[in-house]
Amino acid sequence: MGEASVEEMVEQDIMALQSRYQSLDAKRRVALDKLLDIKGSIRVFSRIRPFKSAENWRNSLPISVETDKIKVKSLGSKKEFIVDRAFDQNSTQEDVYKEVQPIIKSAFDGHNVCVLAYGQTGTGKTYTMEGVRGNPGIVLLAMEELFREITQEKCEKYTLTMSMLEVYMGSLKDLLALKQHPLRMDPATKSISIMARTSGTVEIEGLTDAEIMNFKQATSLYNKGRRARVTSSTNVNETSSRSHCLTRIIVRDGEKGKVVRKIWLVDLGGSERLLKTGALGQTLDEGKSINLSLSALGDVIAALKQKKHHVPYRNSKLTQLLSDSLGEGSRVVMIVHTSPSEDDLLETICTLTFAKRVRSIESNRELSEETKKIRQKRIAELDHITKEAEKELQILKVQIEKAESSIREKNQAQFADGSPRSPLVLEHVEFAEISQHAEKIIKKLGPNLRPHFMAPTVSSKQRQSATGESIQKLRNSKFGHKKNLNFLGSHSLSVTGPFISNLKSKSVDQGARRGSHSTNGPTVRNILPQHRRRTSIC
Ligand SMILES: Nc1ncnc2c1ncn2[C@@H]1O[C@H](COP(=O)(O)OP(=O)(O)OP(=O)(O)O)[C@@H](O)[C@H]1O
Repeated sequence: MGEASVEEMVEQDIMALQSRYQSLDAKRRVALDKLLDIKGSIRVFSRIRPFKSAENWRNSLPISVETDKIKVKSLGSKKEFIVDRAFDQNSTQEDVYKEVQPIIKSAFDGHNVCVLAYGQTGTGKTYTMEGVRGNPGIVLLAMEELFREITQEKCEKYTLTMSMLEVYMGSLKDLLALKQHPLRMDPATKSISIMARTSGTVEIEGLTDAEIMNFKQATSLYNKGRRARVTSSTNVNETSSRSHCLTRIIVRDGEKGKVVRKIWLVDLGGSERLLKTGALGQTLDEGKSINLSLSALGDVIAALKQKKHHVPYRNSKLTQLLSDSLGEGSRVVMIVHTSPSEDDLLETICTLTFAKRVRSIESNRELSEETKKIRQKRIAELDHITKEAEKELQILKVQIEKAESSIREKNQAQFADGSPRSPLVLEHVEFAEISQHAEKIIKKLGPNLRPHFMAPTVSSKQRQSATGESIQKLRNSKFGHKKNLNFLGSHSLSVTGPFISNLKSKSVDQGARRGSHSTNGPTVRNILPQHRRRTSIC
């Protein structure tokens, strides 16, 4: 076999593996999309915070939590509220994020995302969204996830920008433009306006939209916004819960600069009943303003759920801001927070009644037992498919990364045994096998989930069969049976990066002269069986 043809074959392997990776990823995305569709595009979770040390707690709690149910005992009667997922007092930030994670990820599949923390003051909204030192909340975990997706999935073409704003008594404050001085505010914060386009998209004019290049930078910007929120609350309002705090991340397509998707992470103002708090003056006005906007939010979500023709977005600044991220094609999750204390029972019932209204139409309760079972089965299937695909993608990715460095090393090293064989030949065999292995997984995940554009073309089929034949040819002519094949280190290949161009510029001879590759010896490790073991679902 000529050296040029080995180069060609390895290039074909690269393309095949790349296509397998993309195909598998596309399947994962389709499965995830279906999963979220079945679960519902507007979902409601509940979280009950632990007792505070100053609170009265007794052995028999007035509230009990099951996976998707909260039972409240009040004045001798029992009320039951169904949610999509209920988190009890022992739930961790990770438990909550795990349920929110697929929704955040769906931004890369073309969905606008909105995560809202709702509840009475002091029930843990800020804890869930911001977190505390050493125990980050949804905002930071989501940002970490987005950067991980961008780097891992090699979608460098995406860029992220971030904005933070506060809605206080119907006015908007740009938290990233506020000066870090307790008594002064940047004049820029005074001229923010919401522009609703006829296309249905919303633009916020005058709002800082800062590019974030990495997680560290995003964290520092987020902390700046948080500090500004505290600053503005000492200036203007008594406590932060008297306002809504919104963090927006925009995912843009870096090549065309066009907006891809928006992610809104919202810490809503406390939902107190004003009579109970005995509020007066400015506090009363703040409370009224928050309650009006929360009720407007409830109306919007209810209208969307009931698929009403008119959705009353214009009734509050909050719903205007979120209008392109709550409706069709968006993924929304509302996390309602409650206190475990008996003293807060009436507030808790109000909060859960709000949650019930938000869930309304799509609630499990309206489904027959049989439909519920079918739905649960399909959810479990799709969940399994998504997880399998994620696992396999991870394996492919590891192989790809290892191969990238392995190839670079081999091209630079000398052959220790003076063998004239090119390391590329060995790589070709393994790459093609990995590629074929990935195809098996794609088939296993089912043809129904393959998007139309992923169907094999005539040339891809030819390439695939040529790859199979060439493996056999190489086994027979160069190395005999596969069990004799041993590799130094791990082998696979890069779907991007400098390798393709390196291949074109370097001759195989050069690589062979400088490369060192032993097919025997005590340090030798055979990666193929190991790879199979880890992917035994095939
Ligand atoms: N799940 C939890 N685990 C541990 N501590 C929690 C949890 N939820 C809330 N807390 C603690 O309870 C207190 C009140 O929580 P937090 O400030 O998040 O409430 P909030 O609903 O945001 O209040 P506000 O509306 O006033 O902003 C904080 O000290 C917080 O650390």
